Amino acid sequence: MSGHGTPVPMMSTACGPLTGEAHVPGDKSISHRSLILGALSVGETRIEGLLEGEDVLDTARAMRAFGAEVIDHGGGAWSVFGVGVGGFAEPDQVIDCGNSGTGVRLIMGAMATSPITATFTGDASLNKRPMARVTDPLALFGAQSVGRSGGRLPMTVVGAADPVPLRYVVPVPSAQVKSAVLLAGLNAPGQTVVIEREATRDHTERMLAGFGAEIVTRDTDEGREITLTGQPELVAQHIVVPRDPSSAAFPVCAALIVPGSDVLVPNIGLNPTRAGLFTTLREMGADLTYENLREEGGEPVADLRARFSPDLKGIEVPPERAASMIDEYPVLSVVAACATGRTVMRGVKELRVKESDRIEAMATGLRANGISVEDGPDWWIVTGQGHGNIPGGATVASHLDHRIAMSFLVLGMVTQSPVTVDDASPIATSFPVFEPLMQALGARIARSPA
Ligand SMILES: O=C(O)C1=C[C@@H](OP(=O)(O)O)[C@@H](O)[C@H](O)C1
Ligand SMILES: C=C(OP(=O)(O)O)C(=O)O
Repeated sequence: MSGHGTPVPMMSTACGPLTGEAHVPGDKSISHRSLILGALSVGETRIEGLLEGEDVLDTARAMRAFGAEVIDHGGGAWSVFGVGVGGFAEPDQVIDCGNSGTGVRLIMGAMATSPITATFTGDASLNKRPMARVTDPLALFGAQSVGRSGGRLPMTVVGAADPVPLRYVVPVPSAQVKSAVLLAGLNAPGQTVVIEREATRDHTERMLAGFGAEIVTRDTDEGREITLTGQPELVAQHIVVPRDPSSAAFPVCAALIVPGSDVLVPNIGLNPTRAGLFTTLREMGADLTYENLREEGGEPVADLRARFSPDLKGIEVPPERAASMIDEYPVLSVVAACATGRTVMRGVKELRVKESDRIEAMATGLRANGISVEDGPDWWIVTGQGHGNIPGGATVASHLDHRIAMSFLVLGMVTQSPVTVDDASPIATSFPVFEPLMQALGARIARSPA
């Protein structure tokens, strides 16, 4: 929901070895899509393992506002009784997507080709983020929108009464933009074609196929071309949400840098469009293994085992890998700080338009804790200090960004003096059990007086 309560300062103090199993919650991207596609299908979609973080709960509320029946059975089990493609009702209230870029952008796409009007808002972070990247292609379908200057929320979208399909080359590497166009294409007649120059997470495509849409992906000279045939009848599904690799990143990276650690993170989805961090860590010399590698629901899944890795080396992260690890750069920069040599991260301009400007937020906080960082518009370089050499001791700002908060709490596990995050409450958007889960492994994180 829009606006956060009282800030929750949190302190992380150097700890002994992290050990045990870390059962991280369900995948956030897949959780949003399960609710939205469930709402656009006919029949009862049963979802198990839904991430019950604030971002996803806001999407659940939004789907109710558009007319779907959404039932929480408890323990991550949910049902969605959908209204079918083109069946969204006009909400009689403002849709508050809280902190969630994925939520607002996908929902805008899903309603933009129906003859209804909806107004969207979010928290102070979301209301600063660019929406024109979504409303521009939605306008080509015939939808109109008016928001604050710079294409910011709050924003009203008037759906197209007579949508036309399109062929659209996504100008930025963004799964949210691609997904918004595909979801809008669902209620347009004929074929909607989306081309992405860089492959981004493909959960929307996989799930649309699973719900019975006709969708074909092929590689072309222009990039990945996705063709969706409009106005299908989507059929309700039973979805088991895999656990989130972006959340797994935190216990994995913590285990790699805290001496003596050995942590198992079971059942992590390793879809290649999401697993770039783990490849990068292994290239840096991380003792990170995939155990029990298997296929589940058409996706590779493994139990990740991460052990303390004393000889981490800085590397140049290939820019073409950026999309597959875009949310993991903040915590990678913490591992980079503990390595020897420089870790060079290029082609990451998108980091500047997330919940915060993540390059700026991390660079400022890392410098305050004694780590050297250089940065430019679409790159940054962290110079590793080696194990045990990071002073720490600073209080950093999380800027309403869950990944910034969690990354600095991981940093504090290895610094000479504790690291404090001014507000850890945003962690509840994606990883509500972060604090008890990390404490159970042995981390010393605690709410601290403001
Ligand atoms: O489609 C999705 O579920 C997401 C796409 C990415 O955003 P962009 O599409 O802005 O790159 C990612 O950063 C976000 O956490 C989730
Ligand atoms: C960028 C993120 O999410 P969103 O864009 O959905 O707010 C994230 O979870 O790191």
